[in-house]
Amino acid sequence: MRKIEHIGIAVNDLEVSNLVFEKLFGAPAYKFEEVESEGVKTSFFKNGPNKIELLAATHPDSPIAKFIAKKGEGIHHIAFDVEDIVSEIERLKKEGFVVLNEIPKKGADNKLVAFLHPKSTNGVLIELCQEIK
Ligand SMILES: C[C@@H](C(=O)O)C(=O)SCCNC(=O)CCNC(=O)[C@H](O)C(C)(C)COP(=O)(O)OP(=O)(O)OC[C@H]1O[C@@H](n2cnc3c(N)ncnc32)[C@H](O)[C@@H]1OP(=O)(O)O
Ligand SMILES: [Co+2]
Repeated sequence: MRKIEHIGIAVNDLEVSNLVFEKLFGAPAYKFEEVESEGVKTSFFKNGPNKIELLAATHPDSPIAKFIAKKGEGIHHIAFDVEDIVSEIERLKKEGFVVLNEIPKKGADNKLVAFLHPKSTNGVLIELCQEIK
């Protein structure tokens, strides 16, 4: 695992939160993307070298809808940049982490992604991200 790739924040209404984060960073989102397989609409903000992903649910079964129903809006996951997601999944499985999808799937922003169950990571949902070259 290299650096933090992004921090994901679950929001109720993407348009409303886009305005909040636009004010916070003094610049609008640079990218919008719907990821149908995850049931999310996303927007991305840059803050210096860091990246924030806002996520809103597109249907009631979306992980974001479930998260907000239980915990309310807030930080949903931390994503780490990895060089080789397949070998990183293997390594983390051997270390006893619960990998939610052993086959990497297509995420937003041209990435292959995999998630670790928060029950195996002290309550923090971790996303692994490998850039698709
Ligand atoms: C597009 C993309 C990208 O960046 O490219 C994305 O980020 S997509 C981001 C959206 N996609 C994902 O999140 C995909 C991976 N997530 C999942 O598969 C799911 O959301 C799970 C993490 C397995 C949770 O699902 P669900 O709540 O149905 O399962 P579960 O019954 O096993 O949940 C067990 C416990 O996990 C807690 N829990 C749920 N979501 C959590 C989260 N984000 N952070 C910390 N804890 C969390 C629940 O409150 C519950 O705690 P208690 O038992 O203590 O009550
Ligand atoms: Co993410």
